[in-house]
Amino acid sequence: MTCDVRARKVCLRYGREEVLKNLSFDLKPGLIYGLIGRNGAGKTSLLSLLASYNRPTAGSLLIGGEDPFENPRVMPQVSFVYPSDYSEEYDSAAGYLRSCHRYRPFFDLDYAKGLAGEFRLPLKRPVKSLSRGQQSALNLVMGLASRCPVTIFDEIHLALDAPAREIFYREVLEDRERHPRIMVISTHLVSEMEYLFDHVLLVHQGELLVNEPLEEVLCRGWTLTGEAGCVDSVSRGKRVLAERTLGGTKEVTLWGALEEDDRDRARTRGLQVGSVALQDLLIHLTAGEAQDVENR
Ligand SMILES: Nc1ncnc2c1ncn2[C@@H]1O[C@H](COP(=O)(O)OP(=O)(O)OP(=O)(O)O)[C@@H](O)[C@H]1O
Repeated sequence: MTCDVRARKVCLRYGREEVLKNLSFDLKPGLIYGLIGRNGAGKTSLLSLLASYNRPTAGSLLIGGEDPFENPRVMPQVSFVYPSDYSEEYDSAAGYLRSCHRYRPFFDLDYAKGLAGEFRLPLKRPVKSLSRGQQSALNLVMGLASRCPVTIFDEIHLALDAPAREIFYREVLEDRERHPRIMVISTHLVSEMEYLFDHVLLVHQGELLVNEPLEEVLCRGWTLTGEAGCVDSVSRGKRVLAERTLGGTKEVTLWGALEEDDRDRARTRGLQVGSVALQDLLIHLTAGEAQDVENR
């Protein structure tokens, strides 16, 4: 089956709290999706729907054209790795990978062993006795080697040291080339991981604020710096995400297409046009009054 994902007006409620509100998006095979948002935004809740841990309370979510919930055809196509509690896992890391191989249809055990070597995982030791970072690396190995058409990593890299994260990033890109599939990576390490993403999904307070290719997101955020009056005149009517003033100089961060006309006007007024990193856009787009979840 072709495992594209189609979500339309998806909502999820936990009791009285609506944590996902009318989310619509598509996920296409071969692309890497960066799922970003602040703490409590709804990222894991969204991923739990893709992984069939939950079912939307409204709207429709289809994987390969089918409802994934408790669907034996779809569930093996999805791998969801997240920080797990291994305190009761007495099996060795090698044994654990062998069980993954037995139960997961696309699992590549040789690739898993090679990766485990790269992460310097002590495969003979019980999983419960591995360090937190080693357990994270084991999760990454499982996710990558699962070769599932929909592979989801939920903040799995958190306890990893920098060299191990580099291995993960390299493997995500290389293995996507070898085995094109949907990869969804939820992360707070936005600056570090931005270059991996083809497409960005930004969730804020249960809503999808951004659903665009990375290049387009980055083009929509720009800064204008220079004499305050000139900055105000060029930015008038545009959405200003942030501003700061130092003496007579002002910098504004804007959200919206940068037209050729804007560039000309900035140039003639001696203003500098700059780019904005994805992490800064996340900060600005999600700034504002914190809302009590009960009042969302
Ligand atoms: N099982 C649950 N029962 C009730 N509320 C829940 C449950 N799981 C999550 N929530 C609430 O749903 C909202 C979204 O949580 P979620 O874990 O999806 O956020 P997140 O974006 O993954 O956050 P973080 O970046 O902190 O991991 C939060 O307000 C959280 O308190």
